[in-house]
Amino acid sequence: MRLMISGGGTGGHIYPALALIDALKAHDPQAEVLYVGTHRGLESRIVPERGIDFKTIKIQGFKRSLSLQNVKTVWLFLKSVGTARKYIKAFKPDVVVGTGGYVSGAVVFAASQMHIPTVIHEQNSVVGVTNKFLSHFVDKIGISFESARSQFPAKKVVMTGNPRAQQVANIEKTAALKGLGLQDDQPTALIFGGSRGAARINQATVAAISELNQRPYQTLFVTGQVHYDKIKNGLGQTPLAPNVKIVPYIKNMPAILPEIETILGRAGATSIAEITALGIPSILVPSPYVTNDHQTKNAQSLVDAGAAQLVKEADLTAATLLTALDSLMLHADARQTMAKHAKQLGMPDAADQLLNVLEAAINR
Ligand SMILES: CC(=O)N[C@H]1[C@@H](OP(=O)(O)OP(=O)(O)OC[C@H]2O[C@@H](n3ccc(=O)[nH]c3=O)[C@H](O)[C@@H]2O)O[C@H](CO)[C@@H](O)[C@@H]1O
Repeated sequence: MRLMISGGGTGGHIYPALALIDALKAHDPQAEVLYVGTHRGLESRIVPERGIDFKTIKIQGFKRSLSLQNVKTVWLFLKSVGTARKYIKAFKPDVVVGTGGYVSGAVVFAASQMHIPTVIHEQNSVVGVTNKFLSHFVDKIGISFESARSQFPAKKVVMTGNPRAQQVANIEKTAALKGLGLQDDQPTALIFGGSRGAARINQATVAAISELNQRPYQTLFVTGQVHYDKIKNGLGQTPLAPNVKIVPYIKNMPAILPEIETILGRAGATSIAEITALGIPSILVPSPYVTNDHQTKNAQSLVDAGAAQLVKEADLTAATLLTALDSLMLHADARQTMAKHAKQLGMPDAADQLLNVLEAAINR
């Protein structure tokens, strides 16, 4: 298969694309893949590092209010559709897949206009702007939450789950925590605010550090690349005990996750797919800054199933963070129950399901 794939901006759109590529290569080692992203998004760092062919397009998002910037946005969109057409002509894909973010809008739209089979994947319970637009043009749509179905043309939709779930579900423990300077036989909590870090979660964690230093469990605190220096400087003279580790970013999250007992983090859709695929107890702090408050809806679907706790960002302080973490990290039985409920929601064959959808689009 010749797969052209595009998804950009944040990890939540990029990692599902990479997981789909992994699954495709496992089934078809001869498969050829071209990834199209922007030069500014996280993808420009992550994708080439994996040895995947990567090309870029210049694009920007729409402002919600009327503005001159929007004229520039439309102009850039039309120009980027032109660039995408050139890439498509040269690469000759059998199928073009979009996993969200503005860049995938231009690439998948161009492919549909050229009558190439097209598929989009939606990770969220509330459909993103780009996928909503593309849904009118594509052949098939893979979704990860049932609640997304009614927001798309019904005939095109297939419940696949999020391909990243399959990638994390199939990794053996490798003592990866040891590689980060932690013990591999201690219960460990992972704190991170999505792929880019979250200021409020970082603040609360910093304020809780001296308590975390004394807990009978380990804490791995991932700040997000752009926040790291500020946090390190802010901590000043506060000592870090050996059971607390602070890092800017985790490159190989699938290796770390099987060694984690509890996650405290955002409720991004791809994080949730990982949490449920592995059955990891979690405390979710939905970002209030996303479209239609979709992270709260993502999180609520787990809470309703007894698979997670929800703490509103406005209520997150050092004290509430510690109470929530302790309620799971100091109580193995509570963790076990939550883990069981989380795993029941998991879709560990999601990448294969999405590959079937690609085949169906090719054979339309
Ligand atoms: C602020 C924002 O717009 N957030 C959106 C974005 O979140 P965001 O990009 O944060 O996406 P998710 O939480 O869904 O996924 C984050 C991904 O990054 C990985 N990771 C994270 C930290 C790290 O150090 N290393 C690492 O590999 C996680 O394992 C996961 O695979 O896309 C999601 C999926 O469309 C949406 O649901 C979120 O609402």
